Amino acid sequence: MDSREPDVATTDPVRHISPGRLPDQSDGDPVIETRGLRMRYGNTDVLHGVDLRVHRGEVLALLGPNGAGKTTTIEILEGFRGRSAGEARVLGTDPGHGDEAWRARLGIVLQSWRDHGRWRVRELLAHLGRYYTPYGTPGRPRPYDTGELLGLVGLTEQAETMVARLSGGQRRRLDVAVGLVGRPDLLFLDEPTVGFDPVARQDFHDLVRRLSDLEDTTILLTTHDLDEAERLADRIALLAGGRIVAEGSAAELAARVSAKAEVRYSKDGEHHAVSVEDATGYVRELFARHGAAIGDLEVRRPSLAEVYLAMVREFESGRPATAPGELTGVDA
Ligand SMILES: Nc1ncnc2c1ncn2[C@@H]1O[C@H](COP(=O)(O)OP(=O)(O)OP(=O)(O)O)[C@@H](O)[C@H]1O
Repeated sequence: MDSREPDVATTDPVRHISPGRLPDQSDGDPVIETRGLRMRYGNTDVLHGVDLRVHRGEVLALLGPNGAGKTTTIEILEGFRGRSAGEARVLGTDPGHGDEAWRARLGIVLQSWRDHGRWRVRELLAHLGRYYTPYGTPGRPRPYDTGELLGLVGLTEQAETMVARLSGGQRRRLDVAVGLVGRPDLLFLDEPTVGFDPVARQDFHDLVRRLSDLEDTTILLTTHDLDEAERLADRIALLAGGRIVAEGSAAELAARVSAKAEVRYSKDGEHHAVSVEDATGYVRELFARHGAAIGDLEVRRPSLAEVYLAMVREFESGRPATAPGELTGVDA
């Protein structure tokens, strides 16, 4: 028996997990689970104990400042990098010991790659796809049909183009196609939309939502584009100082930083802004008192960018975050 296996009481329907040990996967278990994940490069500790859980079909955005250890975490989970300590399970397997069948269930979009320049787009995807054929199942045929995949990533018109002749954004779409070709159960996207124009970015966001909603693909993505994280992620985890310092939906994180919303309006030609906890009640009262005299109404909650900055500052200063940009109330 693997020395990493957990202690499980076989007669007990409730699985007992000893601290720092993770169970094998069964339905409903997280697709990714880490406990106390640590990474040291030389004398420098980069990850100090990362605890992470990602469930099937979920999109998790891993955010954090440059050098926080996002890529390191992803590389450990992909099985590309050995961890210094801690436990990790990815699709029920320790990523340090994943075999070919396990690897075939992962899709990986790296920050960049620079080979395959002489291949034509369709030819490259068909070639890479053949590696996945033995790992298809009736419920999840592998690989993707090349034509369908080209359509999904918006490269149909470039199907016969040599990779070296693609534009930067088209190349990034091809990176995504390479990550998807094996119809992965779990997709890692490391800063996937760098270099995308706004239309490509929107198409990509639609694709990620479709993969998650229709194909039940679990997606772990890193990005510095907070708007992207807010749109795509079911859950956001903030990595700072080698640990996950905050986790939740964008709304939950916003509420943690500030329970207040900002209400802006004009009355008698004057502009007002007030920070309130119950925006709906405040607006109701405002109209009850002033009716048609109220104009230009806007209710604004902190954006993820504001929340992120407040949380990173909180972490750096060691003090709790206060409401970002909180305004002094202006009474109606
Ligand atoms: N192979 C390596 N050897 C030594 N140090 C490394 C190695 N790879 C990464 N590091 C260091 O580990 C830290 C975390 O790097 P990592 O690339 O994981 O951060 P990141 O959060 O992905 O950053 P970014 O947002 O800039 O992509 C950095 O300080 C980096 O210099």
